[in-house]
Amino acid sequence: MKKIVVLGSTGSIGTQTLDVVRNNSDMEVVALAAGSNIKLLEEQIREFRPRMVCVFDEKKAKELRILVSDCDVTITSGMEGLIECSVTPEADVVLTAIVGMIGIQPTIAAIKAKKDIALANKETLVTAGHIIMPLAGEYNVKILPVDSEHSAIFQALNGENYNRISRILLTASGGPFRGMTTKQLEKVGLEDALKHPNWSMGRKITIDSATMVNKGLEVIEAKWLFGVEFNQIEVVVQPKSIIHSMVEFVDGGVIAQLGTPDMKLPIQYALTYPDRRGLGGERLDFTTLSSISFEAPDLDTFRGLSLAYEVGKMGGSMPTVFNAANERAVAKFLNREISFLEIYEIIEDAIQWHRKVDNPSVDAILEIEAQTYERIESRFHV
Ligand SMILES: NC(=O)C1=CN([C@@H]2O[C@H](COP(=O)(O)OP(=O)(O)OC[C@H]3O[C@@H](n4cnc5c(N)ncnc54)[C@H](OP(=O)(O)O)[C@@H]3O)[C@@H](O)[C@H]2O)C=CC1
Ligand SMILES: CC(=O)[C@@H](O)[C@H](O)COP(=O)(O)O
Ligand SMILES: [Mn+2]
Repeated sequence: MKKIVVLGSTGSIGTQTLDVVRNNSDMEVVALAAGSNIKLLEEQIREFRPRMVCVFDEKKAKELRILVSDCDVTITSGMEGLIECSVTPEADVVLTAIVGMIGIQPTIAAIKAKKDIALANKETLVTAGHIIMPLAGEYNVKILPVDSEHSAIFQALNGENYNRISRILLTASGGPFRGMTTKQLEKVGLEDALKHPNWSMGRKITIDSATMVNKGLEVIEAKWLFGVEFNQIEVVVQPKSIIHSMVEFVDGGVIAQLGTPDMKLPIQYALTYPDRRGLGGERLDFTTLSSISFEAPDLDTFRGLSLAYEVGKMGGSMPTVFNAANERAVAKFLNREISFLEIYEIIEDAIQWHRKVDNPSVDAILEIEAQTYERIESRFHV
């Protein structure tokens, strides 16, 4: 029996993970965590019978305790609760599908408790990759990618020597605004940005795809997961999201992973690795697929990607500032407080303002996150 903790169980990746568990009788959920959606958590508790559940919001946790008082489950809250779920003694693997760098501390706790990590929460690796990757090596735990591109790269590298990678070709859809100019982007609204051409995902990552910050975060994520340099990671726009990414090896051979845009495959692969299992859903039909097209990303218009390369190469605390500024800016855009292009302005201002700290500790990362938020708020309260 594979015993699983799902952090972010009420979200897009979390609910699809529970679908995978439903279809695999040898998988069992031992703990769940979410932010505040206690209605869905109650349903999940009654169906999956976890022994521990964390609701980050303390008030909602109290309400949930009453709702499920007839169930044999402990309800925790806050960061302490998240960490308690992550180290559940019987768990084999923690699937991290929380959104944002709030996932850092539970992921570190899980690694120290010798749990494998099925990692969807890319913000954790972007901000703390220099801590997480060596720690995983020290505790001999696997970091199994769930992000579709990184799962594709991981699949392409199966059985290969990572030292023989020439380039990683990270594919991007280009988002809903592909082909637009900066002038045209002045007029786009929240509803436009939430229409991803291929994937149905949570709101934050959907906006990140539209700015191409998502691809920038993924470049940094790939650097940590596969131990390559930034000049070995090339982003290629492939608008239909059929090729999920490719690896070019030193001999010029290229291995790609293809499939319909469905996150259940990377989720299930991370949970069954190194095995593969049957999975329902649509299959690619190469007889009707007339073409797969490619283009270069527009780095001047979609500055989220160029800024990520910049902060990634600078290293230290710079990716933390980039990520924290983006998290706050996207929250403001989702709240209709700023325009689409202001997301880039906020990130650029934070990067210019920050003085880089080398090799930041977890405490330093969290402190820099808070300082970045203060800097952003100061722009709005003059
Ligand atoms: N969706 C996708 O297809 C993909 C997502 N990812 C990555 O996976 C992660 C999750 O994305 P996605 O599922 O789309 O996001 P969603 O917004 O759909 O879900 C986020 C989940 O995190 C929970 N959450 C938010 N804040 C907290 C908190 N403070 N404590 C505990 N739980 C919290 C939410 O709970 P609640 O519902 O109660 O607010 C929800 O369960 C992100 O890092 C994203 O970049 C990567 C590749 C693909
Ligand atoms: C499903 C997934 O992994 C997302 O990260 C998706 O790839 C977003 O697509 P783009 O950022 O390429 O638009
Ligand atoms: Mn992705």
